Amino acid sequence: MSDRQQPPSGAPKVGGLAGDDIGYDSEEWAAVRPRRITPEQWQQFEGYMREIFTALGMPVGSPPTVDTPRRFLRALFEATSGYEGDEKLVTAFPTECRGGPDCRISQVVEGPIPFFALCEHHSLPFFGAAYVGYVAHEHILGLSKLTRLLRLFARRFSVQERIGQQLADALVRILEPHGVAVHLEAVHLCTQMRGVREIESSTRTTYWRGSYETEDQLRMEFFDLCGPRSTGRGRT
Ligand SMILES: Nc1nc2c(ncn2[C@@H]2O[C@H](COP(=O)(O)OP(=O)(O)OP(=O)(O)O)[C@@H](O)[C@H]2O)c(=O)[nH]1
Ligand SMILES: [Zn+2]
Repeated sequence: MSDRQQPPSGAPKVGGLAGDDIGYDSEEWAAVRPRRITPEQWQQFEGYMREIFTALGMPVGSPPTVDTPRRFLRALFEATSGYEGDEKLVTAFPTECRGGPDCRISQVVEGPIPFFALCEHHSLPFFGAAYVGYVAHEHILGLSKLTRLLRLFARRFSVQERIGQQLADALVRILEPHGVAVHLEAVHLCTQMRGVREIESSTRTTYWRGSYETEDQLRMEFFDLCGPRSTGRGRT
């Protein structure tokens, strides 16, 4: 990763992290959209975190906590590795479709695919599972790429709605399929461990593109195949 700035010793190795963590282990992937954080900034940020944790009551400096500011920043950096990488590196395979209405194959449904994200309002985790379906046209996707794409969008500061939308739209761009369906089920710590402290409910969001928007049968088949009837809890 020649052109990438490395954080100081305590921070994660940027070059390895982004690619490995999202699932693209090539340098090409990791170099696509590196975050520019200088060693001086990392030192500065650790100082800020030390101050904040101390003000909140943590006895920073005791043996177990002396490295907590650094650990916290590393964890945050790792959890937001989706800012690095690019959907353009996801390649599709051609099908044998020759075009026309008879080329349609049945839908592909993958899930539950676990994900973890940080809510952009509180920077607290929300997590659960995604179900992804598509009806291919001239291209299909390697199954693992659905997981990699989901992680690309989930490992950011986001909201559940945006992750589903980004995933659906990326699949439309990459595959130009007949249709795409994305269903996410997640629980949000910002509503569970603070605020309303609502621990029983989960949040479910669904996106339809193309033929799923118009064909009831396809939507029913999607839900039958993925069976997203419980919360994301216990699946991650
Ligand atoms: N739509 C949506 N809302 C979210 C998501 N994650 C968190 N939120 C909500 O974002 C809102 C932020 O509202 P604010 O009133 O600005 O923040 P707050 O004072 O901390 O709100 P409370 O959580 O109600 O205490 C809250 O209602 C959160 O529950 C998400 O993924 N999607
Ligand atoms: Zn929140």
